[in-house]
Amino acid sequence: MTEILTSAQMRAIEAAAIASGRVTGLELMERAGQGVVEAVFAEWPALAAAPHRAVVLCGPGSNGGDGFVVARLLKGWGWEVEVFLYGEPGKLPPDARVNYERWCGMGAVLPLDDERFDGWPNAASGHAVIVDAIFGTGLVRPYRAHRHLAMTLNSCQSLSRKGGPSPKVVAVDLPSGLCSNSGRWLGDDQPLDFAPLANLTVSFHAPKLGHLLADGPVSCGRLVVADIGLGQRLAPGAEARARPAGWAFAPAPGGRGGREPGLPPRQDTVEAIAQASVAQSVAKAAGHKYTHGHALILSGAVGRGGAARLAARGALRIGAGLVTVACPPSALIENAARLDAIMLRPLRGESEAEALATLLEDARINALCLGPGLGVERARELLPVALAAKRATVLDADALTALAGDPALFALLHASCLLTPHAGEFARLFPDIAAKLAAPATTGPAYSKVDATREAAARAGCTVLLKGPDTVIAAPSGRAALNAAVYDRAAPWLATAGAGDVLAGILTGLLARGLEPFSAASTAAWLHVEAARSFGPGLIAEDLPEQLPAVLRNLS
Ligand SMILES: NC(=O)C1=CN([C@@H]2O[C@H](COP(=O)(O)OP(=O)(O)OC[C@H]3O[C@@H](n4cnc5c(N)ncnc54)[C@H](O)[C@@H]3O)[C@@H](O)[C@H]2O)[C@@H](O)CC1
Ligand SMILES: Nc1ncnc2c1ncn2[C@@H]1O[C@H](COP(=O)(O)OP(=O)(O)O)[C@@H](O)[C@H]1O
Ligand SMILES: [K+]
Repeated sequence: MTEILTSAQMRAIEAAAIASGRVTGLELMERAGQGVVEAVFAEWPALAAAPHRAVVLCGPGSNGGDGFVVARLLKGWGWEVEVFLYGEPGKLPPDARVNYERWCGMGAVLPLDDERFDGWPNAASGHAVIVDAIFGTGLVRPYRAHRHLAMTLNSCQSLSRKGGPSPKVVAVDLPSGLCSNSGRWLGDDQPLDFAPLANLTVSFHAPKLGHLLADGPVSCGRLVVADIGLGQRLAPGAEARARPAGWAFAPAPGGRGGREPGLPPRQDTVEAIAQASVAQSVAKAAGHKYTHGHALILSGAVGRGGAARLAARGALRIGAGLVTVACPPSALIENAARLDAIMLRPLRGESEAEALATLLEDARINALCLGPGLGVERARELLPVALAAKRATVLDADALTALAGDPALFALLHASCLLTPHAGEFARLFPDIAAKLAAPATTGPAYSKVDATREAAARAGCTVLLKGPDTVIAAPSGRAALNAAVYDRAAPWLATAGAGDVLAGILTGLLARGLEPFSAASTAAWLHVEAARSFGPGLIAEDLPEQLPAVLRNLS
């Protein structure tokens, strides 16, 4: 399990390491600069083969200090380096100041002002690399030169896209202006139109939330996390293969395990979901089918049963001992024609709600799924019975819409529920929270998808999984996890109709097998993306459950 850090956590870890006497701030800055240069050479080996030209843009804080180190090291490789400073040398923090002065012994530092940017794409075209070391994790508000920088860097990139000279933009820690906690651009502008996008971002010690959330991935280009000797970020037992693909980690540092002093308590940490923990969750011990739980999926009316059947297939493939689809009597034949290993129960009686109550007298049914294809009206009718049964319960799609319009229903949610909204459903359920997340980010650290999901989980009193390429899972306790399908782990073909229904099914299957909601959500989100990646482009929702065995085989 990797922990993904906020800027405050990173500062606390750095401060604790320095206070312990293990390392100085200056050493950390030197390693950060070395990490950037090594990452550049690893990314573009031709740049290591012969000296080139670079521009290094330094800012007023330690990010700028890293930039001065990069400039010095590149100069040491024989490069021709131009250095600009956004800010006043006299106000640089001490370590950055030392590196500024070291650089001043080797070359000039020009002021980086707005005029300087005019006509820059041409001036920069002879450069192999532009290093963006203006702001990192310390950004607290939009900065004045942001738009100029964005236009400059992005026109360099469009030059390269047109086959012209291609300076590579390398962001130190973060593209300047990106909020390290939320992955959002600080400012009122339409963010990505005025974002200084990078080809490569080199961060330090551990990924920050902003690299993985929202606009982070598209802004960072590729992400490399360099080791600067602050200690191991992987929990004991999670070996190298637990590193999520797509995050290029530097070789593991010396001391393994343990929580560094200064690391905040669990409810402030965000975990990246890792293969090792998933493997543990899905391993099946000996037993008979009832040992592995009985999942009940409520299906829609005639012609609307596909979503529930997809969910049922997901639940079965992930190892629930038994899976039953309960449907209106009129939909029995349709479902019978499509289901074999999955059992079928018509909801016959005075009302479907009563029939469901009778069915739930069977205590072996230990997990429910309501929502996919259910219809909002039927969801409203069935939810009170389903929630009163206090089983582990996945609420998706139409069940979420039903909940959104009805505070009395919302009040019935209990700790064994799991809400799985996409962004639209989330906005219906938690309009005020969604509005906070949608408001322009004007101060850093900005309100993030993690903050929003945590707030929603606390209000609902149950686990919430907020979908997307950056799926966030939060429990009412504040515990949070992030399943990022970004960088080399991107699976855009997962955005296909019915994919969410399969996810709901996988979740229900894992709940039936006894996982508590947070673990079920973390495990299911990871498996869902792995199944999509394992299948590849062309994926349709039906393929997802069928791909699970291949994913599970690779875990063992
Ligand atoms: N924390 C750590 O362990 C390490 C940090 N390092 C570097 O240090 C960086 C963080 O350094 P800092 O905390 O100095 O932060 P930054 O270098 O990101 O800059 C923050 C400085 O700019 C000011 N500022 C913030 N927003 C501004 C705005 N809109 N306009 C003008 N000034 C603004 C702040 O008050 C602060 O003085 C990291 O991103 C990383 O590059 C590395 O040296 C490696 C170790
Ligand atoms: N670009 C993307 N990359 C990775 N996963 C995605 C992407 N877009 C959507 N997903 C995932 O696909 C699923 C879609 O679910 P949902 O929106 O409920 O669709 P549906 O209702 O059609 O099944 C979610 O699990 C979501 O996280
Ligand atoms: K930067």
